[in-house]
Amino acid sequence: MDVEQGHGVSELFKAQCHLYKHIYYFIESMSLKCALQLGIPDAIQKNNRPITLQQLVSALNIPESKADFLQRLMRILEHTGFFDTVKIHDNQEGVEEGYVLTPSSKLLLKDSPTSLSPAVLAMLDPVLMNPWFSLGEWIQGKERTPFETYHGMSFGEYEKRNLKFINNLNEGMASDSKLVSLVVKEHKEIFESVNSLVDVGGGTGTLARSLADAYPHLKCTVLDLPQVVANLPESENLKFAGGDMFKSIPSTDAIIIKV
Ligand SMILES: C[S@@+](CC[C@H](N)C(=O)[O-])C[C@H]1O[C@@H](n2cnc3c(N)ncnc32)[C@H](O)[C@@H]1O
Repeated sequence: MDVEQGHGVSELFKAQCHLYKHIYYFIESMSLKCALQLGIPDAIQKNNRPITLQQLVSALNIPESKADFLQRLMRILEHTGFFDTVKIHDNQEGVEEGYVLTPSSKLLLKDSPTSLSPAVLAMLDPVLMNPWFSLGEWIQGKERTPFETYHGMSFGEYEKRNLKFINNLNEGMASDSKLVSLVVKEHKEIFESVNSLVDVGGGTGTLARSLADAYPHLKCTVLDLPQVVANLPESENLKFAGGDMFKSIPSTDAIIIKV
């Protein structure tokens, strides 16, 4: 049956679902951020066994009147693979279920050495999210980045003026780099024939430091904005260079750019 412009009903609804899915994608990221702000992964971990909704409500000090909303939040997070539910026991009122962590939410535990929680919070910070609302304006305008269009200044300038932001961002990027370091260290062949490398925009040097430790022959330099690399501890084969990557990059065998 043709509804409009040759589309059948089922095709029309499929297209509508596709469209709506993309309208509401942000709910998944925002729910993830909310889970971290509330400390849900750590509360589940601390419970040592599947945690019921009621237990979660009290562990997080959430008003009873918001219990239903917490349940809805958990449903979204379960759907997106951050938590799972398991049956705890059957009683007269029915089956009681408890929430458990999944491999993805284990990466969000605050004290884990592989925690990516700072990266999630940094990337979903309004300072970085808001420029996305200026994408169209940026494409039509003259600024170099959407960040500049929205904030009225370059990323580097913003970083200079907002120490809290820069610290959170550095912490977030460092948490991500710790994970990458684990992988890179297992593939020694990548760096065997390289004597020097520059990590361009390397932040506070988490990745470069771990490479420098793993490969003593490798001379590592971290190039980042002067305010980011000021006063960071160097070692025999790890140096920091303050500068602008768009102006010059120290000469080297290899370059890493990890965003
Ligand atoms: C997304 S972070 C990535 C940090 C690091 N590579 C990591 O993965 O952990 C981008 C980095 O680029 C740096 N940066 C931004 N503009 C730069 C420029 N013009 N020259 C050098 N570094 C710059 C920022 O200070 C920040 O540390």
